[in-house]
Amino acid sequence: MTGLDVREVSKMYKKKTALSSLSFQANQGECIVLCGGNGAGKSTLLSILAGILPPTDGTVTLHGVSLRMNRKQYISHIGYMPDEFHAPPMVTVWEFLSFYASLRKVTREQVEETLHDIGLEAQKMEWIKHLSKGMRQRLLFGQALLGNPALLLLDEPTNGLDPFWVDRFIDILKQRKNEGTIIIFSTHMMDVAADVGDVIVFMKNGAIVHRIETAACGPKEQTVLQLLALHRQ
Ligand SMILES: Nc1ncnc2c1ncn2[C@@H]1O[C@H](COP(=O)(O)OP(=O)(O)OP(=O)(O)O)[C@@H](O)[C@H]1O
Repeated sequence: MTGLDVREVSKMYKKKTALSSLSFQANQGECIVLCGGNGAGKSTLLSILAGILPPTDGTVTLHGVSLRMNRKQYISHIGYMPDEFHAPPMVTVWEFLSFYASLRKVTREQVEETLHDIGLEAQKMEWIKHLSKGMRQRLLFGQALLGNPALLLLDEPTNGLDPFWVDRFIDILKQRKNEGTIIIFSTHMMDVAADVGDVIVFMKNGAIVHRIETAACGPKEQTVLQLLALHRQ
């Protein structure tokens, strides 16, 4: 059953076309990775799917719920990790997660579990401004995971993560896939894309120019080579 249905979505910023009539579907438990050079349209697409940016045209539905017709219900099923951190700095890790937990009716136990998953238990009472860049990324990731959303949208989630946390990130995404979560994330790390992605879409000038099914690619190294070749085109 198709969980996410994106149909002919376009986005214009004044006269500039950022996305042009983009369509794709994702099933439950499927991970789609967005690749492509700077300015290809990845963040724009993720912001639209998160319900933050209105599309100029097109429709998005998640498990039959329309983003346009029923935005509130639609976004209640979304976990979104933006590419920039906008949290006020004089807020602790615990306060930050608790705020999102209250919006999503997540229990204190689940917040504790998330803190464990992102390895920030020791920093629980730290101000966000005292965290390293990688720790702030992990906190943003944890915020998106809260409440087991049906659709996880992550904008360059591995930026600033050390190799240990890149591996942990991959493990957590694989676990969420097994639980049926639809995952869409952007990355410039081709090995991460090849490791977690079921489908890798390669974007250029706001359009999908290639679609790779990793299961049909053979070993992961082959997928990585294919993606690197696309970047050079
Ligand atoms: N607020 C905005 N106003 C005008 N143009 C914008 C705006 N945001 C993005 N754009 C343009 O839309 C296009 C797509 O940008 P987007 O940020 O979605 O690309 P991206 O693939 O995420 O890039 P990157 O890999 O650098 O993060 C670019 O040409 C960009 O200049």
